[in-house]
Amino acid sequence: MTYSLTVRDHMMIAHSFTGEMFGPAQQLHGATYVVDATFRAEQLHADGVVVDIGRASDALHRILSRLSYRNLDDEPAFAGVNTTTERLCSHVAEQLVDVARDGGLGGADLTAIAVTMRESHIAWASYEVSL
Ligand SMILES: Nc1nc2c(c(=O)[nH]1)N=C([C@H](O)[C@H](O)COP(=O)(O)OP(=O)(O)OP(=O)(O)O)CN2
Repeated sequence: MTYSLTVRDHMMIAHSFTGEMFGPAQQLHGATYVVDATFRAEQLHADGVVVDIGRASDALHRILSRLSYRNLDDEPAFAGVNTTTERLCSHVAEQLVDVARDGGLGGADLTAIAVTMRESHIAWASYEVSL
């Protein structure tokens, strides 16, 4: 049995992709992602939660605010790689894992953190880290 708690935020970025598999996205373009962060636990914390929604929301917002309104082509963290939806998911998920391991989320013993990003109403990607 696994509980999960999901919080949602969004971010706006600019980027371009390298590679012949991409079409117009090889040009600089903007994207607005709807971002879901899901926290999983097998047992609830004594207070009855997986994580506090406020803490989870704040952590996700802080991470996204470091990317939002940026041209990701200029960000050293992504030098030489395409900032695909999949890669952005792993980037955000790994930072949430760091927050969780530093005790910044409180709550129950988490078993996993997953991040899903919707780049449009027809396409999304996810990345999940087991803890
Ligand atoms: N696996 C992924 N594939 C693609 C991603 C992604 O993040 N992960 N992103 C894009 C683009 O950002 C956008 O969605 C579409 O760009 P486009 O240039 O149209 O890319 P296509 O591959 O669809 O190329 P077409 O020539 O337009 O068919 C694309 N893929």
